[in-house]
Amino acid sequence: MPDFPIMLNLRTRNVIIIGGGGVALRRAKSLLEAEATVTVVAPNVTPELAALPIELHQRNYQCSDLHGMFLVVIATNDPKVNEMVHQDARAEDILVNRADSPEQSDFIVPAVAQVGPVTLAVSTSGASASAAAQIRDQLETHLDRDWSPLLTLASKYRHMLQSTINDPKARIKRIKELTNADAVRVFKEQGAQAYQAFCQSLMPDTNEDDQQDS
Ligand SMILES: C[C@@]1(CC(=O)O)c2cc3[nH]c(cc4nc(cc5[nH]c(cc(n2)[C@H]1CCC(=O)O)[C@@](C)(CC(=O)O)[C@@H]5CCC(=O)O)C(CC(=O)O)=C4CCC(=O)O)c(CCC(=O)O)c3CC(=O)O
Ligand SMILES: NC(=O)C1=CN([C@@H]2O[C@H](COP(=O)(O)OP(=O)(O)OC[C@H]3O[C@@H](n4cnc5c(N)ncnc54)[C@H](O)[C@@H]3O)[C@@H](O)[C@H]2O)C=CC1
Repeated sequence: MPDFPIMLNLRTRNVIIIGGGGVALRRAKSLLEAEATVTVVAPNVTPELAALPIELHQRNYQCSDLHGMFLVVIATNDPKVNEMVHQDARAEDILVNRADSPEQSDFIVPAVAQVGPVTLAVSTSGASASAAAQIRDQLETHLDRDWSPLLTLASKYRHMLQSTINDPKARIKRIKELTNADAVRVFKEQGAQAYQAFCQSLMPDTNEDDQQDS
């Protein structure tokens, strides 16, 4: 059965990482990028991790560490500790990511590439982490670089259409035109300015048909 892929908004959420090695460092960096409030608990912590803007408890895990947490990353090198933290987290209904066990995790951390507003995320369902990274690299290499600047512009016009065309059918038809094959062709062949003019021509006030649309 496949997992359910989601993009989690962790801004202002409390998350805790149990463990302070290489895996914990990777998780801390990406959690901080997502603007989560990050606590780390581990007796030994890499200097690079200790230097990050985290709340650090340099000691062994204790059950009370989980109070008030939305999510826990379990990344110690001791399977027994990992299991204990997991049981505690279950009892408190906290979302769990276990670095040593994709089968038991509530969610898997995929291999990620961020290209402007586009996120590529690849999971092999735990079959091979290094293969996930390879597939991510392949996809990133083939991603059309025009999407990033095009989407940054399109998003603005999409919001304008959302606030000006009331009829859902007409609105969605027009929104799709912002990023369809013709729109992409304008961006590619004539550049960002021509694309903006194209988007502008889809706005209700510059298009007479929209009297019926809205
Ligand atoms: C379940 C998961 C963890 C989770 O969900 O938290 C998991 C689990 C495990 N990884 C292991 C090993 C390695 N992991 C990496 C690297 C990465 N691992 C990542 C994700 C995930 N790894 C999740 C599944 C993703 C999926 O579904 O495909 C990446 C993509 C993202 C990230 O971690 O940041 C990141 C690439 C970063 C990048 O390049 O961007 C390397 C390569 C390296 O280190 O160079 C190796 C060694 C080579 C190999 O084994 O492939 C082991 C065995 C440990 C052992 O044998 O001792 C386990 C445990 C197990 O599989 O049982
Ligand atoms: N998801 C992934 O990409 C990978 C996952 N793994 C798995 O993740 C585990 C962690 O990997 P690394 O970060 O490389 O390990 P590491 O050996 O660098 O770090 C282990 C950390 O666990 C801490 N720790 C040990 N006992 C603890 C306790 N009672 N309470 C709190 N912290 C404790 C140690 O102080 C240390 O900071 C590995 O054992 C392996 O099972 C390993 C490689 C890649």
